[in-house]
Amino acid sequence: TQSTRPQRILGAVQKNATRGDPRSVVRAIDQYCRNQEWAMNVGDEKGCILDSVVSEVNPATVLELGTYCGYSTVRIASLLPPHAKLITLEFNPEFAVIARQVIAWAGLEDKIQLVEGASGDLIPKMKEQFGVETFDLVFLDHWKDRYLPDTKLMEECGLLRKGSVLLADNVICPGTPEYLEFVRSSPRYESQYFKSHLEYTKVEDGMEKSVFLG
Ligand SMILES: O=C(NC/C=C/[C@H]1O[C@@H](n2ccc(=O)cc2)[C@H](O)[C@@H]1O)c1cc([N+](=O)[O-])cc(O)c1O
Ligand SMILES: [Mg+2]
Repeated sequence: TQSTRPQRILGAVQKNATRGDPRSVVRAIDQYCRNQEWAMNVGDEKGCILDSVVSEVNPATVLELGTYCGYSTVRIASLLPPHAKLITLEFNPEFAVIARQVIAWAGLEDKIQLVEGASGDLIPKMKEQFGVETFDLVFLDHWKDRYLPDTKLMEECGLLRKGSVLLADNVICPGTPEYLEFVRSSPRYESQYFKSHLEYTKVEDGMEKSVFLG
């Protein structure tokens, strides 16, 4: 039977990456998606922007919205300090099955908790079910029409504190116009645009970093 793209990405990791070496997992996925078949990972170019924001924030708690195959999950977790935790939300069970294996290959199971379900349902349960107070960093890379409602929901649920950083992928392509308008015009956020390109292409895209001012 025909394999799926996430299955082929996992195959590339198992074939080309070293177990327990997160950066080799990241490299293997980038090489596969650049040379064999495109996939919606944040990728190597925007990945460097992600790396610099993660390193600057040095977060103890991270929320990722949209795991997909676990590329950015592994990329972020590989930079976290020893006791830091990353919670990643994935809606599609088939993607979750692949992501868990990619995360395991990288040897990052202890830093990462992958939770299956819809962000709108899971965000209100973060405190009670996952023992989270607030998130130091949130990486938004799920359905683009969910960026704004989920940001408002995180505020309402008290999951953001003064200084929490939101980093959003794809604010140009595919685009998140309502989210961008909100964070750029709201007095409660200090926003900054990082111009880049859509993963593995020359198409313009960018990431928006927004600091919650409390
Ligand atoms: O559409 C894009 N991303 C949507 C991602 C969605 C992911 O988030 C999960 N989710 C998790 C929790 C939820 O509540 C909902 C979905 C979905 O199950 C999927 O794994 C996209 C598209 C392009 N593109 O060039 O077309 C480029 C990109 O970088 C992109 O990120
Ligand atoms: Mg994306």
